[in-house]
Amino acid sequence: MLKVNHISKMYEDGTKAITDINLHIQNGDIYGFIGANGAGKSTTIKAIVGIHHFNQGEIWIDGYSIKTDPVNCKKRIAFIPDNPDLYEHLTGLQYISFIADIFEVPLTERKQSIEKYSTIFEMTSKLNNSIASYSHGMKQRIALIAALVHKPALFILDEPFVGLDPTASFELKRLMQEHAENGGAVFFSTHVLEVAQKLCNKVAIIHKGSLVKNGLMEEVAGSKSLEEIFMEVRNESKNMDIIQK
Ligand SMILES: Nc1ncnc2c1ncn2[C@@H]1O[C@H](COP(=O)(O)OP(=O)(O)OP(=O)(O)O)[C@@H](O)[C@H]1O
Repeated sequence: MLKVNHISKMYEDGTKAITDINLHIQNGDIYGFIGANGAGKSTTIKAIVGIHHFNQGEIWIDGYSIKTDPVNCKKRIAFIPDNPDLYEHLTGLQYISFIADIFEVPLTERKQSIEKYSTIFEMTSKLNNSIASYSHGMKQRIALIAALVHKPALFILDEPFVGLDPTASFELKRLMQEHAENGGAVFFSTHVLEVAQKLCNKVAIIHKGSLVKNGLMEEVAGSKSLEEIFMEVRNESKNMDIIQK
């Protein structure tokens, strides 16, 4: 479903953010993407969803290239950024309808989706309030409902659990599992390693812009916790830095 082949990106100021990233997300996968602050998670995700260009490599979504066929790629994706930037002057419902219009979701279908997801995320009674009046978590819920309204095959989420209360987090995890069980795929970054270990069948660890571990959760973590693996990666890197100095 998603193939990331040897991508690298350097920002305009010369920062080499990611180097030679390879990922293969298949139907049924819940793929966790973990790494320290500044490791390159958001840069990779923004390249996948077509927000950032990248200097080398190629990204394929269902066989379409994000470089040459971004519209067909974006039709297949629900992207939830870490800090959704919504149109504050619209109501929640107007915003969701605007996104549904862009994705040409038929009226009956969108009505069903809006009802379903607004109920799940407890936003039904607030849909006609302006986005400016929402809390951070409510804005995230609206961004989720809007992203799910066009029934995309691939969910891509950057730090989805930050700011969500326990009920919304629980529902989101449930939706992710349901989506993967129904043949969709989920790729998400997180710092919540316990959640990643419980939820994901596959995991990639990025460190200083390069993938250092990648594969099935049981192979990457073995009998250890993901936190232990993460700390090992960090300590190995620190030791390498000391040796090189
Ligand atoms: N617009 C930008 N211009 C220049 N450098 C950038 C830009 N955005 C990110 N970077 C740099 O690219 C590297 C990777 O950043 P990125 O945001 O991808 O990390 P991250 O893993 O998502 O971090 P976090 O967990 O803190 O969100 C960092 O060194 C960061 O400073």
